[in-house]
Amino acid sequence: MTLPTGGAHRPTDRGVPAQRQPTGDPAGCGHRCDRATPVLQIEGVDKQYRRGDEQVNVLVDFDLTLAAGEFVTVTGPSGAGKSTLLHVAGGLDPPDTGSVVVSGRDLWAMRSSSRAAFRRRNLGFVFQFFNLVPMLTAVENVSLPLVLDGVPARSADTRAEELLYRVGLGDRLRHRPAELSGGQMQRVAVARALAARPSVILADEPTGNLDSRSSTEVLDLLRALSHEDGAAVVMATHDEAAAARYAVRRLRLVDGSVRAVDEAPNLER
Ligand SMILES: Nc1ncnc2c1ncn2[C@@H]1O[C@H](COP(=O)(O)OP(=O)(O)OP(=O)(O)O)[C@@H](O)[C@H]1O
Repeated sequence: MTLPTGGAHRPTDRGVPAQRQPTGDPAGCGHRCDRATPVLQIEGVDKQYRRGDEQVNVLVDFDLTLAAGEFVTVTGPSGAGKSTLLHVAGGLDPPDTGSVVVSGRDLWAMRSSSRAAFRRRNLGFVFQFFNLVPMLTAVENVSLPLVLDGVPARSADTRAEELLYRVGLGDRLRHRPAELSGGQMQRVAVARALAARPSVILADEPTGNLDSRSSTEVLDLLRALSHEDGAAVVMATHDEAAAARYAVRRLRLVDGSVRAVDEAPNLER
């Protein structure tokens, strides 16, 4: 796929982690996918919530291993636990038992301050409602995780601009979220998720608030950019057609357990 650049000038980035090298494709699941190199290992995770007197078992003995470069979708009925899974995997909500290992580090064995820093460097998030900071420009929104991580402002801005060109928003660098369409806001969010070159991107209904054209644009970009930067993606979605189109592996979650796994590597991807 040829990525839109939004203009002839594409800045280079300095002062941010170097781009990951291709890891080969022994499993035929994408040109940067290497199943011998797990980037996310979820093992034996249980997660319960209390609702009044009732105990809701959301995740039950849940396991998932994700390789570098894989694009996995999680579908399932409302309330099946898709968001909960992403929150536990992303270090946002603790499991009751089990472990979540990202790039070799056990997320839930870390102190919370270490986990927050680790998350900024190793995990990217894309949410249904974009979660951009309203008073910041597109560049500032994308560079924010880098600046919070101590990257010098100029390097962070250069990386943010490079990403915004790659998602086709080179002419919207100084626009604030309210001056962008939904699809453009989600492209900013995709750029932000990739800013620190994370090993894993967690996307929770990233197209749930977009029309079909914008959905396709955003998912094409998410797939292409994550492949280019060597990141694996877990995407929760209600959109079965998108899951069929983009996933290397499709998980269907029912009552907290994976009920079906469809592995259909598309060699074009
Ligand atoms: N903070 C919470 N406190 C109590 N119960 C919760 C909490 N978060 C989620 N739940 C419950 O856990 C279950 C799974 O919710 P979750 O949001 O993970 O499902 P989902 O598959 O993402 O649903 P949807 O497709 O509607 O977004 C639901 O029954 C929900 O009510």
